[in-house]
Amino acid sequence: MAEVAKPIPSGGLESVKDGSKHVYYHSGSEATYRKVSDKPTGFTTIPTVDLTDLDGPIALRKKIAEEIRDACHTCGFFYIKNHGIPQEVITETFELLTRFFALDLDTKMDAHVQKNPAIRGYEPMLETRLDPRTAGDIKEAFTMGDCAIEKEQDYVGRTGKQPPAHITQPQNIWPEKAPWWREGLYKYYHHVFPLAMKLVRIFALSFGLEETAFDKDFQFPITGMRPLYYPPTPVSQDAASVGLGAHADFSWLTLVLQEDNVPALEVLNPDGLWVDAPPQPGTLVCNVGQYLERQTNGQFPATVHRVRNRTGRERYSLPFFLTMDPDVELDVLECCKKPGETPHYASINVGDLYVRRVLPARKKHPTSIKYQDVPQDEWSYKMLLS
Ligand SMILES: O=C(O)CCC(=O)C(=O)O
Ligand SMILES: [Fe+2]
Repeated sequence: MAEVAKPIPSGGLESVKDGSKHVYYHSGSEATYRKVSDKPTGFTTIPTVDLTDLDGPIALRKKIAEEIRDACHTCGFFYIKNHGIPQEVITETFELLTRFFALDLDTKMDAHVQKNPAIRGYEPMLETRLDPRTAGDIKEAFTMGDCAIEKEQDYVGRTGKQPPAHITQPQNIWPEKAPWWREGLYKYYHHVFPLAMKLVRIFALSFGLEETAFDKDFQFPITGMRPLYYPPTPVSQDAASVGLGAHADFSWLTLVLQEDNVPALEVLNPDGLWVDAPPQPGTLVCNVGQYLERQTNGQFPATVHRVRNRTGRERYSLPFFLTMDPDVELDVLECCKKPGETPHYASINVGDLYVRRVLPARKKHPTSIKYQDVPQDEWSYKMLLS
């Protein structure tokens, strides 16, 4: 069940701190370091979970839940196979991504992220810089996500009510000259979203709860889908150049579709060593995000990862980020606390925490500029909605 992966050197992105080697990464909005251990004991491979019985009898679903729990405990990452997304949809999706990123810059910039208050849209090369010691992330991206007024998301059908007034602003932005982009992305969205929601129920089972225990927190959840394009970065180039700097995901759960044959994703183990997470045909990669880490009192780590494309080939990937409803108050699960233990994380509003992570990473965005004089503890989710 384990996949072949070996710890690899940090590739020039480690720092010396207090006389020993540390790996740098971005977690929350602060720089964080992890000591590189000289006696490694952490995971060196990423496990695979078979979802064949995802819709099967409860006993088999509980078995999947156990495997996922083990993977989340030890690694925070796992591959899923037999996930049910048809291969032709995956093939078409990568054709779509290739066609979109090959468009001329003006067509893509029509949907520039700076034009959208919710910080969605197109990000050209080097727009983000997750690791400040690099020149910027060597990738292009496009973000779309939950939007109550886009017909494809069927707010009324899913929730049984009309959207409240505060979420009736457009939250996505689409390039005018490429209508096929929205259409194509929604095709994949309609497969990956239900899959992620089935996994929410499996996670409830993994905590020994009723499988519907989390349903109330995922009525119309925050979602993000983020097609990515990483050009090859020459191996000879500065070792510190990255496609995406080291980070932990700001989601509850992430599902990443990677194109076959272009390995570039690397996962940081507890010893400060990078473990390859290459594409495995027929799989998606799932990883724990910071909301799930909080909810489990840290028992499921939001494992740090980065992307370096040294293959000489172009790389496309498609993460799908699932978080809860923005109005949920998130607490540590009772079952993840030892008797008498104080939780490591305070109760927090899901949407407010989201803004506190998204805005500091985009200081030049008009929404950040608009609220720059408001103290962070007064930031709220509605700042993204106007
Ligand atoms: O491109 C990938 O494989 C991973 C992307 C990623 O980690 C992210 O967007 O958070
Ligand atoms: Fe990530």
